This record gives sequence, C-alpha cells and structure tokens, in this order.
Amino acid sequence: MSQPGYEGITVEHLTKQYHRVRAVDDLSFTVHPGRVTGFLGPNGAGKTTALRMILGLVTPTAGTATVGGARYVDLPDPLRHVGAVLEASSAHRGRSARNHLRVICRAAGLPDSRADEVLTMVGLNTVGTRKFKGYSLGMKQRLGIAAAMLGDPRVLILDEPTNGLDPEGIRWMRDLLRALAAEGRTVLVSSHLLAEMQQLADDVVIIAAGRLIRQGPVAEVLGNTAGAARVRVRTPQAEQLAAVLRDAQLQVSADPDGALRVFGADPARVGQLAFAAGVELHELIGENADLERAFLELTAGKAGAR
Ligand SMILES: Nc1ncnc2c1ncn2[C@@H]1O[C@H](COP(=O)(O)OP(=O)(O)OP(=O)(O)O)[C@@H](O)[C@H]1O
Repeated sequence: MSQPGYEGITVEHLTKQYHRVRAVDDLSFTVHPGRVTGFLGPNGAGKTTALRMILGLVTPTAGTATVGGARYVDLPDPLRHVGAVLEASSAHRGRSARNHLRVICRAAGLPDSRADEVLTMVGLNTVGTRKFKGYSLGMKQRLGIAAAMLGDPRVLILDEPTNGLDPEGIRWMRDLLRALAAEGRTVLVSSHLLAEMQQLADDVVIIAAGRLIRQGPVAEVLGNTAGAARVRVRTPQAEQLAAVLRDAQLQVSADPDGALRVFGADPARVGQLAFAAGVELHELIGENADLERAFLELTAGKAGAR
C-alpha cells in the first residue's frame, strides 16, 4: 500500500528488541485514511514503542514503518505530513499557549496566524494568553493536539490522548478526531481504555506482548468474539423458543435462572421469531457488544508482565 498519494500508515514486520525485552515483535498492520483507528493493548504491550518507531524516534531492530509510503525520517517536511502527540504536552511554564505555538510556527516556517487558528480548533482561544503553568491536564492535552495540527498534517498520531480528560473532554476529543478523519485524514490513537475506543474508533489494531492479536473494523473484531452482541430472553415456553431459534441458525444457551441467551441476533430478530412461533415473552433485553470483554478474551494469557 505505498502507492503515491496514499496517506495511510503501513507497518511491516516491525520489531524492537531492548536487551532481553522484545517490546515489539514482528508487528504488521495498516491504518487507513478517513478513519479513526484505535491502537489497543494492555500496559506494556508495546504501543508507545511502535508509535515512536513510526515517528522515527526509535530505530527498529527489524522491519519498516511508512507514512504515506515514506519512512518518517525521509519525509521532506514532516510537520506538514504528520502531527503527533506523544504525552501530555509540555511547554515552558511561564509561557502562554499562544506564544508556545508561535515558537513552533517560527521554527517550522509557518505563519504566526496558524497559532490562533489551532487554538480556536481545540477551544483554547479564550485562554490562549494564559500561562502554561496554570493549565489543567485536559487543557494540556488540547494544547498538544493544537501543536500537532499546526502544519495541517494529513496524518495524526496520538498516544493516550484521553488520559486525564473528564467525560466532557472525552466527548470533545471524539468529535474532533471524527471530524478530522471525515476530512480524509488518517488518525491513529493509542489507548488501554477499551470502552472509550469503542466509542471513538472505526477500526482497531489490538496488540499484546508486542504482537498483533487482531485488526479490523470495530464491529467485525467484536462480532467474532465472546464480546459480541447477545440477547437475553425470558419465556414460559423456553424449550419451544430455543428450538425455534436454533432452527434459525442462532446459538442459544440457558442462564441459571432459566432465561435464554441468544448469540448473533438483535432483540428485534428474536422477538420476531418468537412472535411468528406464538411464543409468549416476559423479558427481551439486548446486550451490546463489549470491547472490554472481547479484548480480555483476545489477549488472555498473552498480556503477562514482561
Ligand atoms: N527504552 C527502553 N528500554 C528498555 N525497555 C523498554 C524501553 N522502552 C520500553 N521498554 C519495554 O518494552 C515493553 C513495551 O513498552 P511500551 O511502553 O512500548 O508499552 P505500551 O503498550 O506503550 O505500555 P503503556 O500503556 O504502559 O505505556 C515494556 O516491557 C517496556 O518495559
């Protein structure tokens, strides 16, 4: 996937060995433009190391990572291609956010006016002249994104950007990242907070112990695991309903309280089949697919401390 104009990220057989620890182990995955991709893994899975290799900050032991078909270090004007937030932004404590961004603009040959544009984009325009030392963690996260967006990059890479954000901040982050992806940008965002990723990402790349576990659209990854959507249904005619559901190729199991649990169908489908068979229902509850459960199942036994 390294055709000209392709603005995704391609990681191929990427490996990083630190003495006895193989932080990243023969990792390959693709991140597509126009989508938010969640990069997921338990603590110590190798996410930060992989992101740092993509950004040319860590030299791979083996393998390659390219952004828009080129290695980061070979990009002629990297700030205009790739924006990155690796940790809560740090800036000179006595400097205002606006001046902090202007310093970066000057170093990168960008007009000063860009500082105000990105401050507005992240909702810091009214506090842009306040000193950095008074900023909350959430404001620092926003400032980090503002700095990453200075060069109007087509690719955005964020390491744990929701750390320290309150629910409103997380909603804001989700809306911003989705809007940036809708403009055709490539957005790769790492997290170990799975429930959040379920709301935020279109695709996920799941790693554990440095290796790829699964990648694909969220719904697809969830659909193939125990975390997939299921329906709980209670009826005085349990045996009859179970037979009807199995005839419809659905997987059914009985809960200890006698309720049935149906996999691979939504409540509407179960209700419809029950109605057609003349089965009386006393309870019909849909349980959403759960990334947390899928993740635990996928990484079970692979996420031990290293
Ligand atoms: N510079 C280094 N020297 C030695 N070991 C390292 C170095 N950087 C990372 N590691 C090890 O590599 C493994 C992966 O670490 P990494 O920080 O990439 O994981 P992570 O998925 O980002 O975890 P977290 O969510 O906790 O940040 C860990 O075992 C870590 O201790």
